[in-house]
Amino acid sequence: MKSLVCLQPQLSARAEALAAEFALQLSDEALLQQPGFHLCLDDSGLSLQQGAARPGKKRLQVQVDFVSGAVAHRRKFGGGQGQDIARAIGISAYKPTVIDATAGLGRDSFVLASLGCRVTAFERQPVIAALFQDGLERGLQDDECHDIIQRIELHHGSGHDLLQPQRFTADVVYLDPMFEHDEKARAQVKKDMQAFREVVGQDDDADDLLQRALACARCRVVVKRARKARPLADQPPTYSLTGKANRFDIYVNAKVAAPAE
Ligand SMILES: C[S@@+](CC[C@H](N)C(=O)[O-])C[C@H]1O[C@@H](n2cnc3c(N)ncnc32)[C@H](O)[C@@H]1O
Repeated sequence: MKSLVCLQPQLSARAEALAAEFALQLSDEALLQQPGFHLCLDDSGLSLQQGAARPGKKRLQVQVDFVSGAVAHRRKFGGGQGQDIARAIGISAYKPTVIDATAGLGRDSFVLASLGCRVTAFERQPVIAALFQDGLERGLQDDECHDIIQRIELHHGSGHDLLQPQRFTADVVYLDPMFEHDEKARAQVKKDMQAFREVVGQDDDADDLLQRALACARCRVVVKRARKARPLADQPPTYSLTGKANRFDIYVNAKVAAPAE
């Protein structure tokens, strides 16, 4: 699924630019009669929409919204530096630089940037990267989000290629590959997550990221896992932080602190 439907003719130049940047194929509205999820552009931005929706039924839409979505709520009420992800990354008065090598729709990147970290984000799936990029561009127009979003730099590409110390290093490399999901778990996830899963599939090659991440991280690699999942690459972490839903496995290279002058 790499098609983009432009729903408003006045946005055709923007649609062409997105198609060129993320190697998407421009399609006409007839595509929306087909089942599955399709990328659509209208004046609210870019979204993933469910095709072949029943008449009178609202189409399911997935859009990146840093300004008023769930992630915006989390920015205001999410617990700041006390939340597990912040403790796992090692955020304190010193704000580590982070490579988010499996960025998805950028929720974790945004949380880390809102806590003061500079984030270099990699996303390889073109539809997901386009949604993230579009959310960043809309968020930049918002006064409250502007400075946070300026701390995020998105690269469309694979961590397997980009995680090379000659190209990118940071204090922390963060990995959050798709959890290995079974059919029972699939039935329990929210509809927007189902759409995301349908587009992304499983990240079966995630084990290969760990050594690459360790080579690019000055201080640590943090891996988000399902609570009871095996550690990535079956490599035991230095320690873990286990929360209600997830676990953060931390592989320590060095203490997180400002580099010596
Ligand atoms: C579980 S999601 C990440 C969710 C993300 N942490 C967030 O907060 O929105 C996993 C994402 O990692 C991406 N991914 C997996 N392996 C990757 C790789 N080697 N390079 C870049 N992206 C990758 C997938 O395409 C998917 O979008």
